[in-house]
Amino acid sequence: MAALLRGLKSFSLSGRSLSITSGVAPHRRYGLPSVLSGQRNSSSSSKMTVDLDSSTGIAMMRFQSPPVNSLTLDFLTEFATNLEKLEMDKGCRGVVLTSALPKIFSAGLDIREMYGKSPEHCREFWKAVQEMWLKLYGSSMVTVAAINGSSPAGGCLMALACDYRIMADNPRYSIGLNETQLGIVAPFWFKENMVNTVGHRMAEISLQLGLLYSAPDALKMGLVDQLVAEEAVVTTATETMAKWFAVPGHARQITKSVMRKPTIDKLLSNREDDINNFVTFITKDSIQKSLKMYMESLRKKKA
Ligand SMILES: CCCCC/C=C/C(=O)SCCNC(=O)CCNC(=O)[C@H](O)C(C)(C)COP(=O)(O)OP(=O)(O)OC[C@H]1O[C@@H](n2cnc3c(N)ncnc32)[C@H](O)[C@@H]1OP(=O)(O)O
Repeated sequence: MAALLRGLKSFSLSGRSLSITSGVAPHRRYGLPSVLSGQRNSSSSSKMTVDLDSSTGIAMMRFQSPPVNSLTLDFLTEFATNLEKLEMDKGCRGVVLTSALPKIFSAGLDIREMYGKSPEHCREFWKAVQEMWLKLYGSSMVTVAAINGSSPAGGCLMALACDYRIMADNPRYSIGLNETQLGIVAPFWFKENMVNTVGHRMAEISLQLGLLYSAPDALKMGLVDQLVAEEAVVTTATETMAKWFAVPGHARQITKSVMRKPTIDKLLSNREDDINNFVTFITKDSIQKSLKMYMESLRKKKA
């Protein structure tokens, strides 16, 4: 939201198009977090790579946090930092989110960050989840999720926060907000993002039952916008981006802001309550027990 508002402010001040094409040399390519140095990031602790092609203005963010790109505190912090840097980079007009791991986009929030942890840790973790979503849903850039694997819960939320979702046409990949299946409850902003995408009735059914949809079913209900062959997911995302860039930037950004502002504002004005609710809920003995059972069921599935 802050990003969208910044964009709107500079638009009204300058009275010019918000087009953020840069005067930088074409084909500039670099990784984060070393955006400013122009060096490709090779840190082994990095959870993702980010490459910005200056000739197109498209940044490619590839999640690479084995085994399942779960959203740990470190992952979320790195994600938010990277997105903020791209947001400030005038050479970047759009971001593609995808996975560098086979068969998985993201397994959602890392359950170990919510199990057996202190209330202080849970606070910090939830703030980072909020931050990830606020930055992504409120981004002034064009954001496309190239979903090349399964994407439950928080992974689905990340995709939902983008402007457009392209998924690999593989019925074995699933996506959805399955929180109730874990005995936990998706907060109101997860719910609203889902409602804003698929409509109230589908969202209610999906959320109450904690449904995960196969890629073809996700397309039918509008949870994703397009299915393509797995090997074409990323190229289709960049082609799609070009179509979105063809629309005057200021008009698209203002429209995005108008569509998303009510949901974003609701979280911004209830942020502290939302954190307190999460901490109270997640540290309950009964909820901790549910999380433990769920983790055991994941392990048993493998055995
Ligand atoms: C008020 C509270 C609101 C909270 C909102 C919560 C949002 C969330 O996002 S909660 C997390 C929900 N996520 C899930 O339900 C996904 C669970 N995982 C899976 O279904 C599968 O792992 C898979 C489909 C994502 C991948 O399947 P597969 O390729 O077969 O891999 P494994 O199941 O063998 O998993 C490998 C490894 O990773 C561990 N793991 C999987 N998901 C998570 C996770 N979300 N957090 C932490 N760890 C996870 C899994 O336990 C395996 O670990 P090891 O047994 O140690 O190898």
